[in-house]
Amino acid sequence: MAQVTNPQEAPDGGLTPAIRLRDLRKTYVEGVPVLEGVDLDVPHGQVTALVGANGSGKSTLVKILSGYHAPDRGSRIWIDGAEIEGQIAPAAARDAGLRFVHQDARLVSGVSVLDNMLVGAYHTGISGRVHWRSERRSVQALLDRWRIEVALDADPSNLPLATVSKLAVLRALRTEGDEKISALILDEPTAALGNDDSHNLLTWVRELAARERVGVLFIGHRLPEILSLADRVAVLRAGRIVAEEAAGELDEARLVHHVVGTEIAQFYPDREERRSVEPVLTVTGLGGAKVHDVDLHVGKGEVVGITGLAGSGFEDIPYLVVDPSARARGEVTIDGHKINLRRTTIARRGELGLVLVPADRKNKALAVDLTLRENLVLPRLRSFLRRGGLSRAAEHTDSIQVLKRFGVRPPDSRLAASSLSGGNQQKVVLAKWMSTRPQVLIIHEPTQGVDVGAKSEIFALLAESASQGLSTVLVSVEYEDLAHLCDRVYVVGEGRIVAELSGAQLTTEAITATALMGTERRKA
Ligand SMILES: Nc1ncnc2c1ncn2[C@@H]1O[C@H](COP(=O)(O)OP(=O)(O)OP(=O)(O)O)[C@@H](O)[C@H]1O
Repeated sequence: MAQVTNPQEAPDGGLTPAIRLRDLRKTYVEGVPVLEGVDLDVPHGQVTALVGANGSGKSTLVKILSGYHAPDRGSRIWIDGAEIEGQIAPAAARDAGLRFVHQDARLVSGVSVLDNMLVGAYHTGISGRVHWRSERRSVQALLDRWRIEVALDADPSNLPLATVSKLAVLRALRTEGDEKISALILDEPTAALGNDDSHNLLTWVRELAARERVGVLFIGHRLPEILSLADRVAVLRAGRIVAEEAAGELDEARLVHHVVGTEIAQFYPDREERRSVEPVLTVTGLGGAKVHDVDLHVGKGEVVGITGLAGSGFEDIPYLVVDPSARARGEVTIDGHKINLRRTTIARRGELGLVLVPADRKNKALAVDLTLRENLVLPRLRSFLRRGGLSRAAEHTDSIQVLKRFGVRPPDSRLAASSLSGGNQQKVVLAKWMSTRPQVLIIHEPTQGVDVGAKSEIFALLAESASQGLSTVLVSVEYEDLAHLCDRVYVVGEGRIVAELSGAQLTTEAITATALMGTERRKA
């Protein structure tokens, strides 16, 4: 078990970093090391971004720091100059001053912001009663200090995602008694945010790091944002740090090269001229809690985007169209077949050729306990029937082919889905649904948490499928991707379609401006 020893022994010869790693190693499966001797410093008062391809070991490194995994023998870790030996106990990580905010860190809905901020840390008097008035005052002072304008009694489910993320960071930074904070580790906190929100959060985190002298280790995949807002960037590849530079001295092309190990010849696929044809999917008067009177259509082989500011309601559209439990109003037809939005089952919609790949892959899209083969063949079981039984051999051959085609690493169909890194799980989900050969594929945030190399591969696959006639709906906050990949983009503001962009109008800037103005116009 870990203990803190020899605070003076850190070999830094001057400034003590918040976190220092030397020769950090981790092997889950013998012969397949994930971390092969990582050396990394996270200085106080700065944001150090850790980037790397899917499966390069970023989460493993974080989980070693949080005490979830033990590092291999010989690995050395110092927090604020004090060496921690062996596996870090979670309490020791906290005592040493480490704090974590994980990607899916959320506040509890239906419980006030105040309670969310205090949970587990109420101060009581001798009587054991909570001093509500002073608790309110102290939380309010904290929010004021960090310019978070939110009512303490608000329900977090109604707040912008960026505000929720900031509250999660402040909650992680709470201290008790004489506790100190050395470092804050943020594991992909911006994955679900739109560009503006994510920029806003990172600017705020950078100020927080500088003002509080906390060392921030920031894990993320959005390279432009990292280059403009981190102080330093460290790149993890093949189990080692292959580059560690001031962000200001790096450019995107060189960073991509460090991450992928080679050049990416062409990030976005060539645009094909697609003629407008008979619609395969039509949506008329679609409505839900946050969506009103949405009309849209998608032609055969068309790639159509749906976007808006995060929280504008556009994110609800795919679920209203595909999931009867969303209890949508309106009409949807697929290839001329009318769907009863409240009665037609998801399976029946699938038979008609309408398929959704949801954003929440862990809860909604992947059976993490099953193997990759089982996940991949599940929606196509009938095609593996041979003389009344399922052919394991056919399933095996097919799933290996699919894994290779979608660049899943490792392409081993016997692995449990839970053992893959987040980005590789996403590739499996896409592979699973794209290989059912649907007529209309709706994909919500297809590249969330996916590395830059795999992203480019996924875009090429989407373009190829579209050219073979697949109608695709991309529902995303990634405006630049939409501008490059789509034939048309619907922009939603306050739950209604405020613009339809195509041809020369379809640019990143136009999507951004329309998303912002659409909402403003409705407010005016
Ligand atoms: N508990 C585990 N058992 C076996 N292998 C594991 C386990 N956890 C992770 N791995 C493997 O370790 C490697 C690194 O995974 P990790 O989740 O650390 O990557 P990552 O860099 O965080 O990826 P991503 O960007 O996709 O989230 C992957 O090949 C993964 O399959």
